[in-house]
Amino acid sequence: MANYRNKGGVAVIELNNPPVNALSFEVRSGLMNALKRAHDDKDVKCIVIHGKGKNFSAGADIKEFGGTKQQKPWITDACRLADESSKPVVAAIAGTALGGGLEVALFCHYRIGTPSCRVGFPEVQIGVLPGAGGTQRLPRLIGVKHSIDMITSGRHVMAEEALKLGILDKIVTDDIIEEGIQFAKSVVGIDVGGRILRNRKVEDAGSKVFDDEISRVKKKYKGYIAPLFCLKAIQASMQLPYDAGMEQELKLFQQLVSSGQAKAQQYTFFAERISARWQLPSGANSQTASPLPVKTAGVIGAGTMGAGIALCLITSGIPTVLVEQDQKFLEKGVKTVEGDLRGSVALKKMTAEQANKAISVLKTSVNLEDLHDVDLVIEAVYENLALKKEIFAKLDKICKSKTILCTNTSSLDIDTIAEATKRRDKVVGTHFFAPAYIMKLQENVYGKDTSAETVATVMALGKRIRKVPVLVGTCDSFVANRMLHPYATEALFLVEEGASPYEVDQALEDFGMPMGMFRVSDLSGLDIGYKVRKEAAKRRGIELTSDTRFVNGERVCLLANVLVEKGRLGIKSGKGWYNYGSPGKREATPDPEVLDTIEEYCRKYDIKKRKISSQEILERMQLAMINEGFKILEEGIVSKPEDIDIIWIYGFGWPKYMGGPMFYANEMKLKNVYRKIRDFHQNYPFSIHWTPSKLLARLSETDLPISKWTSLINSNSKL
Ligand SMILES: CCCCCCC/C=C/C(=O)SCCNC(=O)CCNC(=O)[C@H](O)C(C)(C)COP(=O)(O)OP(=O)(O)OC[C@H]1O[C@@H](n2cnc3c(N)ncnc32)[C@H](O)[C@@H]1OP(=O)(O)O
Repeated sequence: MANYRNKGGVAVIELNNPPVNALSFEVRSGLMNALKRAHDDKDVKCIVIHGKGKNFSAGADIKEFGGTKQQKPWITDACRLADESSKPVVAAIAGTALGGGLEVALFCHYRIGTPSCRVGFPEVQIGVLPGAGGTQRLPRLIGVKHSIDMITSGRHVMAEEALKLGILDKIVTDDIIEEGIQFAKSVVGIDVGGRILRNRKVEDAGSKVFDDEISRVKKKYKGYIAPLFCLKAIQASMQLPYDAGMEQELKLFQQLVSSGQAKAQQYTFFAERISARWQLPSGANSQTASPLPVKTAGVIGAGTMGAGIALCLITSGIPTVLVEQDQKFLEKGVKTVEGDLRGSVALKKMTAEQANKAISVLKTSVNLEDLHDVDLVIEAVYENLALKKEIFAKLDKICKSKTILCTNTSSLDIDTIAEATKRRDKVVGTHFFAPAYIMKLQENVYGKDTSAETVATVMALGKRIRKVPVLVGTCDSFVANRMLHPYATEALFLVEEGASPYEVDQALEDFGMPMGMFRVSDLSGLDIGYKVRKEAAKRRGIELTSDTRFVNGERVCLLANVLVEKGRLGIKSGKGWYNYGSPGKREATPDPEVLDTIEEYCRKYDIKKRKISSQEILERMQLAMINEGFKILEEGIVSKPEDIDIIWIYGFGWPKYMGGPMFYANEMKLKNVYRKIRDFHQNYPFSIHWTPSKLLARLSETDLPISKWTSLINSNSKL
């Protein structure tokens, strides 16, 4: 709703829908009534609109987009009276004025803001466009070029920049409502005509600007349709009179809002927030547990992962000690950190001053004893259980009793590592993804004794270092890599059966994955997978050779081992599944030698090849991984499907416009997913990953949407 009061001739209208004053039906109706009242009240000389609490408004209520039609009054109906008012209307902005919130402000004649306020049009990130005049009014205020930047990126613009652009008229430092009232009084009597945006003309930026922008946007936001629709709407502001432009904007908005992409992107917005609310089997949760302060940290291992993690910590202002056993490796790690900082400065992602500040809080050491006083340590050494246990036993003796000990293991058992210490409650997994400085996911893994306080601390740390932390339970390879396993295995089987690695990658990239499976393997290094496979087999008492095709009755494909044995280690050696010309180069070209190797392999084992469609490639890789996702849910390794989707979006770049694999399964309808998995199970009986999940079987009998799966899991533990 919206509150109204008359303060000495100033109508003060408060948007009231905490915590972010989303413009729900009640708020829009309240705002419209309040503006009418202010218009009719002869005592009122000017009007101030502000938000209750910390924010002006986060825009339209996204939950209302799920329905068929947005109920009237729309934002434009509510605000028309502000536009047409002869009494000056001032938007007094604190916190955020985003989307529809900024559109309300653009209907006002003046905008003032606090120094920390932010404005923006983030609609594009939830698959729509500013549909309440934003694409028509912003170009009339700040011009076409800046409007394209703001609307197609969705970025938040801070107060200082908003002032420079002309979105804000003034930055004020005292109480925002009082300042709003004073500002409004000061402009009473000044004709508002020149302030009404609908009356202004948009400068003709020419059509070439839009042609160039279409190419840029297609490249930068590959696969997303909303940025292209934003461009069309902005172009309409230039080509059409105001009212016709508004009609065009609404038409484009309505096409987008009913698209599958908008549905998926809005699901992702809420999934991220649902996933942040964690719960342990004990019942302790994000509401009840408090994090310990992390004032200083340590990282053990200055290899690619360790250096990347240290970089995340220092760029977030956390003084960090980076420890390596060998001075030479340590120096190499520091060079990596410095190089990445220089790269960020060159790309204008940070200033040279920020980079210097980050490096000034990095200390280095070759002595574990130097971690005696830090609040949290992240171990990032080679994936070897014995080595990790040895390090944790030492840390337990060296570090303060309150220090939290984290391991960056991607697969090893947290409980076994914790057993090496006398503080099992303070041992936890913090699994980062390569490159650690870039990839947003932080897969936090609790063991059976990990305390809620420890979990709260690593979840809070994740947010602080600008990651997306997701909590999962311990199991072999956790969630991300456990699901990746059947996905990657199917890719290899598809290659054995006749698809080329390049066809597999093309199908995945056309779907929207940033990179195909084989390009990712080359980037990570084929030798890494080789060693991990050998280690894992050794732990199970199995000897793997490149001739191994079945292990304990289960089909395996070790084609990648054949490539490693030929010296093809991936990008680092200049060739892997692809040819890169020389070591370290990124441009991947299909390599006939790889195709010959596959031919030879298939001849050796008498494997008949056939033509495989891109649809089959996608179905087999994705459904194998989705089936594993249901097993993970069934075992309680994660408590909700949203966790899995966020892991795939931020860990592996699953496109947000497809909403994550579990959402994708939901959209396919579970009965279809289950039927296909059962068919694959029949056709490929030697792959355990095709054994259908019991949870999936049960859910497929219901017609429950993804938002209701968790309630079924919780209400029915006997699956
Ligand atoms: C045919 C009719 C035409 C209609 C045209 C309409 C045109 C306008 C379109 C829009 O305005 S679309 C919305 C654009 N705005 C956004 O995308 C902003 C989304 N929100 C955020 O980015 C952040 O929430 C924030 C505002 C920066 C605040 O971040 P903070 O970290 O402080 O809090 P959160 O945990 O994110 O949010 C708190 C709480 O509020 C819920 N929420 C936030 N924004 C909205 C929203 N716009 N609609 C509905 N709900 C919203 C969020 O989910 C959290 O809820 P809980 O998780 O606590 O339940």
